Amino acid sequence: MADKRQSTETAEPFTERERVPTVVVDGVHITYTVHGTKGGRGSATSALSRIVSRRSAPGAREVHAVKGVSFAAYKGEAIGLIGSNGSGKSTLLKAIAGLLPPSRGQVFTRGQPSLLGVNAALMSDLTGERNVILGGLAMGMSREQVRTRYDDIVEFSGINEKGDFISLPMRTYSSGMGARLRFSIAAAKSHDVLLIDEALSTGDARFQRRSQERITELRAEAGTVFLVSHSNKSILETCDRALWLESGTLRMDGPAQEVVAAYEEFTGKKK
Ligand SMILES: Nc1ncnc2c1ncn2[C@@H]1O[C@H](COP(=O)(O)OP(=O)(O)OP(=O)(O)O)[C@@H](O)[C@H]1O
Repeated sequence: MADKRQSTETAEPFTERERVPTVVVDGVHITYTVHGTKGGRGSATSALSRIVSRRSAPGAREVHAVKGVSFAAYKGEAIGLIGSNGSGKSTLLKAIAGLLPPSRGQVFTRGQPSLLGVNAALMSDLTGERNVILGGLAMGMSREQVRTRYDDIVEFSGINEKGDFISLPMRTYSSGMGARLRFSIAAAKSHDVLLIDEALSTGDARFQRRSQERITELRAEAGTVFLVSHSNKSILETCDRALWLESGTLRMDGPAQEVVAAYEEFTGKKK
């Protein structure tokens, strides 16, 4: 005979969120090698002989940006990455996106992660219109999908609110307008894993509110969202979990409210 607890579970089998891991970061270290930290660049022949003999360049210095970070992220989570300047947040995000190979450890992802940075590569000489199409295709949308979502993307970005800017080259946009268009292109698609670097800190208050709403929708569409931000308010409004990095190590991982509170105590001021 089934006990009470079991029968409750079978009556509502789908109410509890399935814990499907989307990103597993396992003991990841990331080291940058910075060349030319001493003297000039040296001659071409000396560089060639270094390559042949596999010696490193004189003055090459290592920057150990991420030091042994491990965590697992699950479907439906929105995770904030917080920490002081240079603590390794952007580096970790790039590693999850597959853009930087870990020097040690491994990153596993389910599906294709998309990194949405304020520096995402759009072509400044092309019009906003062409960039929407190319950006959509680059994210893996079909031509048909780009065509059907084009108007929504432009409307979401608000680029055309003060005139027909979408038919002008992107180099004529303000940095906020460019960031809004990048966010709108990336947010037009549901992502398995969406990585956002400071995107919410650009754009005006109205656009920030709209992008937060879109992130909430993307979460509902069952992806996982990572958000790097220096705005603790954005983290609290958008994320349910936070990772606090300091000097490349993971100092705390837990509910966003608790982690942000500890970080605020550490920094000694509210942001
Ligand atoms: N391309 C690079 N080459 C060499 N060192 C780098 C490079 N990018 C970042 N670093 C170094 O790696 C460390 C972590 O940088 P990262 O940009 O990941 O920090 P962050 O937490 O995102 O900082 P911020 O909050 O200032 O954006 C820093 O010491 C930085 O100097």
